[in-house]
This record gives sequence, structure tokens and C-alpha cells, in this order.
Amino acid sequence: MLIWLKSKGADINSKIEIRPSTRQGSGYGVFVKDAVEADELLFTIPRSACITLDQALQDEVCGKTFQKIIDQAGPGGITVAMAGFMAKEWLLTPTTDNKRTQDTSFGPYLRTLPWTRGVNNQEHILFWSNQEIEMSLKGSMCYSEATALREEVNLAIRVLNGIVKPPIEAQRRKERGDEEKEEEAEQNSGFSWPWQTKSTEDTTTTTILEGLPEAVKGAFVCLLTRAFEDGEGDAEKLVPMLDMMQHSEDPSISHVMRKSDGSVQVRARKALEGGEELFNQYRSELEESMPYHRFFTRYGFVPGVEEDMMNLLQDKSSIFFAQTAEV
Ligand SMILES: C[S@@+](CC[C@H](N)C(=O)[O-])C[C@H]1O[C@@H](n2cnc3c(N)ncnc32)[C@H](O)[C@@H]1O
Repeated sequence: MLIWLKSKGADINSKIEIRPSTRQGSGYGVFVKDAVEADELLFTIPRSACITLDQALQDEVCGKTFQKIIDQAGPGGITVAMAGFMAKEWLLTPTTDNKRTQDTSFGPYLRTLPWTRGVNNQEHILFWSNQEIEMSLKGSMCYSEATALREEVNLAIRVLNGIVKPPIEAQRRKERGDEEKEEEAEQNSGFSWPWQTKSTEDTTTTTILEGLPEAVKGAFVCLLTRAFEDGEGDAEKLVPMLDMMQHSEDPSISHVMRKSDGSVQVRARKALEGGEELFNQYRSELEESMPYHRFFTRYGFVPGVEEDMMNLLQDKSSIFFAQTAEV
């Protein structure tokens, strides 16, 4: 990913390194190898290396339909559109054990993301089974939000299937060099919304594409846990490297978007010693709208708590369960 970032024009301070975080069992983190001064530039990521809403809307095949989702669904449609773009790119990206040589534009970055549960120790209620939700979350303060989010993602899978399945299948056929099949499919495909009635059943869009549910869930998890705003007037976006930083209420970095070219600059907020881990503040833990149980539903962890979440849920911890007042 670092080689790819540099080829895109990213400027990364030689003192930066990525290694397992000091927050135990929580994946990777970003560190400085040597001391840095306050306000020192740590890295600059060009906009072309970020996954932004404009990337999704400029997608040659699906961009216009993503825009329609936003027009019809409002702000919630932005996450659906970005998840659709990411899922499509991911399903066309070769994994390391795949023999295909043609990589996608974001391939080296997409391969670092937690598409499935446990990758980089990523936990999230979107990865859980219905049974786990019922067993562990029922009666907790997370339950209604978690089930609403899961329903939203299930709906998104059905909507996105109608949009991204035809181009993914077309691309796969093309890669197989099966041009005759491609032409035939193009004649028959004709895009339509999944909820529009058709005179004959069209199996090209009604059957859910293999791997799509997992890809859309993974994309939602990445967007919820790793996308941040930096500057007014820009939606949340994924910024490689910045998204490798762990959260702390006492952040050691600041990030801003340069208005002139949309690149993201990350600087040290204070002088740091060599070997220190860098922390970003995802959301203030003091925000009333972000109590710890909601932090968990969105980000998959509770700040400052290293105990296993499943044990805490089983023990009906007050983080998750409202306590009845003692008489
Ligand atoms: C933006 S990513 C950070 C990079 C991630 N650790 C990785 O390896 O790719 C956010 C995820 O990191 C983990 N995380 C971040 N800050 C944490 C903290 N303070 N304590 C525990 N886990 C944390 C959670 O899994 C969260 O969903």
C-alpha cells in the first residue's frame, strides 16, 4: 500500500511506520520511529488516493445510478453509494492468492481493509449472525440501532445488486476473454431498479451476486469505522494511512484538507517521542449523542475497554444495559 500511495504522489515522513497497535487485540496502528516536533508534517495523501463520494459518482458505469440513490434516499444514500462503489471495486480486485494480474485502481489499498470479521482484529455488529444479535444484544441499549443498521444494509445489498452485478459480471466475462458471451449479455441486460416490475423475470439482477452481501457489509464496516470528515463542505471519506490510526480522546495528530487540491495533510499536534503511537480522535467521547454503547455499534469497540466485548455483554455490563434503579 505504501508503494502504491507514493506512486500516487503521497508524501510520507520517513519517521512513520505501521505495526500492531499498543491497544491490545485491536489491529494495526501508526507510530513515529523518531521524535517529531509539534506541527511537523507526518504525511500528505492526495485526493486521488482517497475513496470519496466523487469517486463513486464519477464511476463510469454506476455513477449516475449512485447519484439517483442519493437523490431519492437523501443523506443516508451517500453511504449506500460509496459502499456500492467499494463493493464493486473489491469484487473486481485480485486477492494476493489470485493469479489474475490486472489490479484495480484502489487494489493495494482495498487489500488492507477488514472485509471480514477478525481481519486486523476488526469486530462489528454487521459481521454478526442474527442469532448472535438476539443472544447478545437483545435488551441492551444497542439493540434497536444495531437491528436498524443491519436492516438498512440488507436493503442496500438488494438495491446495489441491481446496480453493480451487471458490470461486475460483464468485467469478469471480459477477463475470461469470452467476448461472444459479453455481447449476448449486453443485448439482454438493460438496467432497471430492483423494485421495478418486469414482464419476465430477469435472473441477471434478481439473484444476488455471489460474494456481494459480504462485500457490501465489509464496505459498510470500513465506512463506519474508518471514514472521517476533515474540513467543512466535504463528506466523510476514506483516507489511506489516516485510517490506520487508533482512536484516543487525547489525539496526537490533526488532519485537514487542503482546499487548493483536496489533499489531506496530517500533522503532529504536539512534540512526540520516538516509538510513540499516533492517535486520531474519531468522535469526542464527551458528545452526548455518542455514549459508549453507540460507539460500539458504530466503531466496533468501546474506548478504554480492553475486556472481551462478548464477556461484557454476557455479564450485562452497564456500558450496554440500562441499570434498574435500586430501591
Ligand atoms: C480506523 S481503524 C484503525 C486501524 C485498525 N486498527 C486496523 O488495524 O486497520 C478503526 C478500528 O480500529 C480499532 N480501534 C481503534 N481505536 C481503538 C481503541 N482506542 N481501542 C480499541 N480498538 C480501537 C477498532 O477495531 C476500530 O473499528
